[in-house]
Amino acid sequence: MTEQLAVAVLGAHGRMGIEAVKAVEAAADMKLVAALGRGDSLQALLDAGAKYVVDLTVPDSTEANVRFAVENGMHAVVGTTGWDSERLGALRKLLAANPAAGVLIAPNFALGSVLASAFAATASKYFESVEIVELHHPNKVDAPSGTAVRTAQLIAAARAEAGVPASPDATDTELEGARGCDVDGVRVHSVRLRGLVAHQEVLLGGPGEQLTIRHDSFDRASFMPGVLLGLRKVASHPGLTVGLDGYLDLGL
Ligand SMILES: NC(=O)C1=CN([C@@H]2O[C@H](COP(=O)(O)OP(=O)(O)OC[C@H]3O[C@@H](n4cnc5c(N)ncnc54)[C@H](OP(=O)(O)O)[C@@H]3O)[C@@H](O)[C@H]2O)C=CC1
Ligand SMILES: O=C(O)C1=N[C@H](C(=O)O)C[C@H](O)C1
Repeated sequence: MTEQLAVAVLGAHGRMGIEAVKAVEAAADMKLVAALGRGDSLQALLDAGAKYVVDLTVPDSTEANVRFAVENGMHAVVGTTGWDSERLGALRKLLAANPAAGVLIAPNFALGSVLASAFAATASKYFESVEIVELHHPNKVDAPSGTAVRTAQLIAAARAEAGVPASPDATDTELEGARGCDVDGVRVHSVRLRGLVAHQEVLLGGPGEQLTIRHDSFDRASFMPGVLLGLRKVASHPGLTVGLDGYLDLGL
């Protein structure tokens, strides 16, 4: 049998971390060597011999965690939000100095969500209007969701490449926030509602028709196949990969 991947989970006591610990423990090709929460020293990663780190913490912690992992020869699979272009730029520099390390920043690990974002980007080239509605549990601390930001960026890039103009919008007076926020020219609306987990709709409008591309995560188990896939692939993808689609063959 090939050697098991020595995996550590950061944020192990959080909603996602609890699921990730269970998923890694259940994977025959992986061994959970550390499960750290806030306040635990990252030195424990070295003491435990971790070679792979899964970061499911908070936007304020994730950057330092990934830096520690990369500087200490580990690969990192990151689901935490907050990786804006400035942070990604700094990470690229860090990886250039540590070329053997692989880092996956995955705004969403659910395979259906990754597919929905890719479909939406493709479809958006053929519709006049596009807006995103993301809907999450009310304990979520960031808005808009990382998934919505990523989807908007993919849509904006696809439309720019295809020469599609901005979505029409005659609004000239509004209460603050009524039209959501603007991510690369795409309007994103955030709903926080008890009972929800993670959901997103991309609304595409053309003359006399609408296409809605919706994805629902009803349970955090939906993210675990993507976490495990990321762990299995990250070492063979040195450098930075943004989006699980970087490890998939979507053929779009
Ligand atoms: N990519 C994906 O598919 C998904 C990504 N996410 C993202 O993952 C992140 C976590 O989400 P969720 O599990 O719901 O959030 P939680 O708040 O439930 O969990 C985060 C955990 O990380 C802990 N933590 C904070 N700082 C550190 C640190 N430095 N080291 C170790 N642990 C730390 C927190 O501790 P404390 O409570 O003490 O602060 C908490 O237990 C969010 O950014 C979320 O958006 C969520 C779902 C899917
Ligand atoms: O906080 C969450 O719950 C989620 N966060 C990620 C995001 O911000 O996109 C992924 C998923 O939507 C769940």
